[in-house]
Amino acid sequence: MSAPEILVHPNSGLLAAGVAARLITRLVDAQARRGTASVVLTGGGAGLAALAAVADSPARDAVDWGRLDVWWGDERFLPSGHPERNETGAREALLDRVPVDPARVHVMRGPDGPDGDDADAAAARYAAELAAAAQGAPSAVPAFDVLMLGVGPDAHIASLFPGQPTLREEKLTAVGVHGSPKPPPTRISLTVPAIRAAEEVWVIASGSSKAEAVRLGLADADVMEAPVAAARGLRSTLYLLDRDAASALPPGSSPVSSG
Ligand SMILES: O=C1O[C@H](COP(=O)(O)O)[C@@H](O)[C@H](O)[C@H]1O
Repeated sequence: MSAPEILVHPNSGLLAAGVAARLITRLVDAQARRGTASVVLTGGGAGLAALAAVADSPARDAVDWGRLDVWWGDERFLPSGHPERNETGAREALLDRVPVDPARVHVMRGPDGPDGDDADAAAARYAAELAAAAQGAPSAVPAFDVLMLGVGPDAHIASLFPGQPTLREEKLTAVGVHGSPKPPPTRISLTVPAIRAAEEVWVIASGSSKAEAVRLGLADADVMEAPVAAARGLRSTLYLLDRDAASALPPGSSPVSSG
């Protein structure tokens, strides 16, 4: 697992622009090397702002959007088109504005999907889709080029919340989440092993309400108390922050500042 690197941007707008530029570059590099690329999206304010910044960037046309696989780290278990679904936010911010291949946009289905209101079955369906794309990889998930994560003030990532048993899941790659402390109570989430199978994991945080969660993640806190501490990529782990989110870094941190 990689040790986190910390990049601090002057404000939330420049954080979004910086993440967008980095994402475009990463996807273009992957496509140049392999012909294809994959990204795992997050919900939340900073993640969606970054997607909107990608859509607004003239450099977005450097990405071959038809050769990109899009996945999600978590989804709120709500019907398609619901404004609170992470999918809806990502479509509005980016996916409806670029020529993605609909067959390569891998959504976590909601209660209007084939499994009805059985979130565990919908999660199992997603795990099967991941396994099919993994082409025999032992992790049973594809080697995602970039996996983006927001973080909550309570230090949750994806839909893995402090104290919940889903954090201890070692075999499954996607799980149903029940009793989420943040609405809606039912969700689907990638698990820690699935997250940690990504080449690069990016924790994106903006605002002072996230500073303590960022501190815990970087201080290697107990994952049951601070799920963000589990966010590590195989090759690289980036904490992409604005100044407010970086206002309580642990002693000894070596942030790189832009702007
Ligand atoms: O519920 C969720 O929250 C987090 C963070 O959201 P934010 O608005 O506090 O930035 C997000 O990462 C996650 O994907 C989402 O489902």
